[in-house]
Amino acid sequence: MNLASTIAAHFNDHVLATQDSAETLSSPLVRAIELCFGCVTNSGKILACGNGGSAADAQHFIAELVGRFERERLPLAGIALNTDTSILTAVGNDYGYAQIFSRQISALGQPGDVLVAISTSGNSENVKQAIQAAHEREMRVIALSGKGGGAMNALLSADDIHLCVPHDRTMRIQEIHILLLHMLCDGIDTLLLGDPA
Ligand SMILES: O=C(CO)[C@@H](O)[C@H](O)[C@H](O)[C@H](O)COP(=O)(O)O
Ligand SMILES: [Zn+2]
Repeated sequence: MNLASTIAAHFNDHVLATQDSAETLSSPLVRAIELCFGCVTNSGKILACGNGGSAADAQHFIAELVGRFERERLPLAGIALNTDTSILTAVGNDYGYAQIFSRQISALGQPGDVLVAISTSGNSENVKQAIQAAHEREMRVIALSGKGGGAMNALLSADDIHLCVPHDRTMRIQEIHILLLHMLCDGIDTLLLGDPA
């Protein structure tokens, strides 16, 4: 066992994953920032969902919209769909785990709202059904995935934005996802407030 070499390999792989993501995801990330900015400045709201670590990412992102990111600004409208344990247990129990997000989107989603759908595999059934429910509500989708995008590829429309991290390892994909979400917050703030001083 050599912990030092394992740690060195993690740092190195993280840097490579970041470099590869910068090449493939910078352009779609600009479009995602513009989509979110247009949404929240036209009375829309951003809904976000994911499982496990991606649930944490979804609520982390939404907290920075409703609260603030780095600079003082007005609160922005967003809801994390993985946070209300009464809804999650009721819908999970009565309708099934696959519907825990889609049911909330059917209840809350309006045309012009945006869904941020997070799944490292692109294959989580509840996230897939969330994308379908968002389309039924005339919402556009920003999908964060990895591992080639999985089943999400077939579900996303030409109007959606797919940020698929070019990596196969869940932990690495999640590390890039939180970087992307922070850059989304930073980009929205830049469009709202101008470049930072
Ligand atoms: O955070 C981790 C692994 O780093 C786990 O909790 C992970 O998020 C869970 O296994 C999820 O259920 C994976 O779902 P997905 O990313 O494939 O949609
Ligand atoms: Zn994790």
